[in-house]
Amino acid sequence: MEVDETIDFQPPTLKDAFSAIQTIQHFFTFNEDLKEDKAYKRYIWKKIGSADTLEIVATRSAGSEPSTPDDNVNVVVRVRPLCEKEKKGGHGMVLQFPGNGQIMCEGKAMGNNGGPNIKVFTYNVVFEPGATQDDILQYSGVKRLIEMAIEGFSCTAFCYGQTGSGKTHTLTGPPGLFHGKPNPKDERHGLIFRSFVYLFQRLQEHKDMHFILKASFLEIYNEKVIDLLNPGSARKPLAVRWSKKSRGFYVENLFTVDCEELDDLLAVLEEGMRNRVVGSHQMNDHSSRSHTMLTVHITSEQQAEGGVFISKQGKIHFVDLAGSEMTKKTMSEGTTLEEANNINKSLMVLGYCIASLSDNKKRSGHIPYRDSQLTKLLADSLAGNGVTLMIACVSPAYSNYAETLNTLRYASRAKRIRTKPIIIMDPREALILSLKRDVNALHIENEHLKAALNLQNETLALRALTDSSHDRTHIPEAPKVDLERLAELEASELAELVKLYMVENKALRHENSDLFSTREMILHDHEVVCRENERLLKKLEDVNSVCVRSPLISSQPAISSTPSLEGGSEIWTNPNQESNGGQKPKTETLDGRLSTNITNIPESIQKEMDKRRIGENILNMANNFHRQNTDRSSSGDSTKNDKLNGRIMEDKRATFVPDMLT
Ligand SMILES: Nc1ncnc2c1ncn2[C@@H]1O[C@H](COP(=O)(O)OP(=O)(O)OP(=O)(O)O)[C@@H](O)[C@H]1O
Repeated sequence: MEVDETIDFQPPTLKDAFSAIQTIQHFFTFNEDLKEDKAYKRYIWKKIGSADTLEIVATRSAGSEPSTPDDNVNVVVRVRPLCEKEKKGGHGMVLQFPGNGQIMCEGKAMGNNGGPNIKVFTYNVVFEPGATQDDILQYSGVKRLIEMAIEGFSCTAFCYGQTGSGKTHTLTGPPGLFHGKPNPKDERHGLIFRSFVYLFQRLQEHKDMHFILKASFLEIYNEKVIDLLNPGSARKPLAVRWSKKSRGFYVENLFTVDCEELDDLLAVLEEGMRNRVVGSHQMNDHSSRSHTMLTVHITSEQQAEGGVFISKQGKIHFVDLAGSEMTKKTMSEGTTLEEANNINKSLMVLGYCIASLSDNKKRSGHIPYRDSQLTKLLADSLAGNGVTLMIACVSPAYSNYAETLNTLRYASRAKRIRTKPIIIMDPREALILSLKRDVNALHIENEHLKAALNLQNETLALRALTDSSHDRTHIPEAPKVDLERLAELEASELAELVKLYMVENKALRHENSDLFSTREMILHDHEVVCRENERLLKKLEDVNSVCVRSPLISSQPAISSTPSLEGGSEIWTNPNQESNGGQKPKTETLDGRLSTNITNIPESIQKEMDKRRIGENILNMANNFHRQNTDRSSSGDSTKNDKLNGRIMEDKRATFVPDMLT
């Protein structure tokens, strides 16, 4: 473990030991990634017990709140070591590290209650002064951010803090690293360099995917956006515009460079670092006078379900903010003062945005993104669909107490911000995929309905309908797409393809709804026929029972099976006749009744004929009865009761006969 010379090295105390043990426990209890990091475990266990170990171990303390899927803005704090100037000036440490991601900030002045003025803050991770550049890559969460960018998310890692607190050191390394050809093996390389190496390692693991990388690098200097890859001699500023399509701000005409290899990305970093504005003041000899934003756009293409190629557009921004300055302390004047004012102004707007976004009540209100170029470009990272890592850089010196406290407060606020990360996909391809899924589902549903209709219906009408539904010539089929070619298709061809899928989709939906209504209609008809059958059977039974009981029915049953037809059953008989006469009743067939099946008269017509015949018989019976009654009354044999009977019979006839004929 490399210990920087500037570290204010203290002999380990009991508190340090306790803190270290807590830290180790915490690592192994909460952080699954670290739990699996065998090399780190080995390192800790190898080191533990030695005199200098506890200090070193305590340089990394994982937060007491392990990050959850809701933590879209992860906040870590990096405390730089006291610099030579501060050590010479006898500046003491204002910060202490109790472990568990906590930082204690103790002011010189007494607190309100007269006791020591101690403030305690908790973050996801606190990097203490001995943390190395590699520690930041391993434990800040930036690796996860890179993986998410590969998956298609929009990610941001930004450094925030006062001037001279170590932001540029954390992101790109110490000054001068990019003068001349940088050595890739240099331990001092910052997070961006290390992230690029890690990014390429991960890309090589995704053998089934194809990636296209592009990079851009800009700076915001005095509220002007300058392209660091193509600044031009005049350093002409670029416009920041609002895109209705992506619902976000973008820089118009920003130069993007295709990066096929790691070296291409590193070249972008070097070029930008050489072109950015650096100045000097009392607190930093190499002070960044602008905010910089290096963006790597990662387009991935992968074969998805249904054979379609899906591309996702992830990106990762590395943002190095210029540090806030107390101009009295930095003794800035002239251009440096103007720069400081612009830096402070934009950081103040960023502060407002962070404060509003972290406040539940203000979050849904107006957020002043438009008040500075910086907040316009960070809007998506802070409140949109991105995942963000904030590295708050602080100085441990007493002389910077106020600024350090301020940064820690900002960092705590930022931790409360919630974003809604989404994967960014090409909308046309997403549409094609969803339409393909729809068409497949509709095809299946369609086949299912057709099968159901075929099973249920044997009538001619249904058969005709089913046959017509088999005729798919009226459904326009979208052409089979050569999947290999999909990525190469022109926008217009893709649009045409989408249109064809939509037409097929619509036709299938239409056919489906036709099939549904046909099925409904058939079910309804079936129900009506069943009900009619039941009604007729009931009527038949009524008639049967009336005929059986009636003394007026002539000797012969109206309907019986003919001896010639085997299996024919008697529909009714007249038991009275049988018992009275003792003779076997003469059987008679109803004309056409039993021959129906022989001559193939349609069943419905046969039924109608039967009904009428039965009705006629009953009408005859009723007329006979009426005649007999009239004869009896005309022969003076009638009584009151007979009259009444007659009336009843008349009534019965009046109601009974027409009903039978319906
Ligand atoms: N963790 C660290 N270890 C060793 N040296 C550091 C560390 N952090 C910062 N420094 C040194 O402190 C000095 C100031 O750091 P740096 O320039 O990164 O600050 P800054 O926050 O980017 O400042 P500004 O906002 O003015 O650009 C540099 O010389 C840098 O090398």
